[in-house]
Amino acid sequence: MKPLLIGIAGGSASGKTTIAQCLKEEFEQTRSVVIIREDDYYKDQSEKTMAERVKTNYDHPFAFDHALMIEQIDALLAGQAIEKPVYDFVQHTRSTLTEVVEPCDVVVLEGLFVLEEPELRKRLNIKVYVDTDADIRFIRRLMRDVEERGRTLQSVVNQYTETVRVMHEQFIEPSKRYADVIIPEGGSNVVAIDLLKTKISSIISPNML
Ligand SMILES: Nc1ncnc2c1ncn2[C@@H]1O[C@H](COP(=O)(O)OP(=O)(O)O)[C@@H](O)[C@H]1O
Ligand SMILES: Nc1ccn([C@@H]2O[C@H](COP(=O)(O)O)[C@@H](O)[C@H]2O)c(=O)n1
Repeated sequence: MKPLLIGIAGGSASGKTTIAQCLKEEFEQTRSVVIIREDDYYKDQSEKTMAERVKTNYDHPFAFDHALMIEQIDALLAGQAIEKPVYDFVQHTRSTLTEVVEPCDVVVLEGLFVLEEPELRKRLNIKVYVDTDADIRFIRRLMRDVEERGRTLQSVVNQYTETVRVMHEQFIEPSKRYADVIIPEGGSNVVAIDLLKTKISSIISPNML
């Protein structure tokens, strides 16, 4: 049977990773769910200096290697393992590491453009948009980027006002219209996450429902 492909889009720090992780953990014992993060397909910038890397607009679709992402998703859908890139947010480029991902019953794609990019969208069986207010997203991003992504408070504020906010309005927010399911507030929406878990259960063990 072809794997079920679930796409989770939404603004930066809306809760996409948190929801995808919740789904994966629920089915950990059966290893039925694998997560593919669009962030891992940011273009390699190892040839650029750090000063040049910092200037990249990371919220524009051109920042991503969507061709490689689509090629690897098609491989997973065809039942083949992939060796995917791993992104290093501190260095603003691909890590030297890669990760082997085995095919699974359910593939969860999460990232800014998974509903906006037509070639990704048309492959999705279930399209989810995580709809979290901008002020909450900004606060979450500020805390996360300082703690985990090696950023300063001032750099997060500058990036948010110069690119993140405007690109969100241009590309991400309009992609909500493609969603089958809209989840307000992200990871704290237990009811919505339970509905997705039930759907996944019905796919991987249809006789148990
Ligand atoms: N419901 C929530 N309440 C509080 N913090 C949250 C919630 N959901 C996510 N976070 C935190 O916000 C940050 C961004 O969440 P994440 O799931 O990584 O968002 P995204 O993948 O959309 O960028 C993380 O540090 C995460 O722990
Ligand atoms: N070198 C980079 C690459 C990306 N970003 C930001 O990450 C955001 C996307 O990831 P989320 O987990 O927040 O969805 C995106 O908004 C980019 O601005 C970065 O800061 N540095």
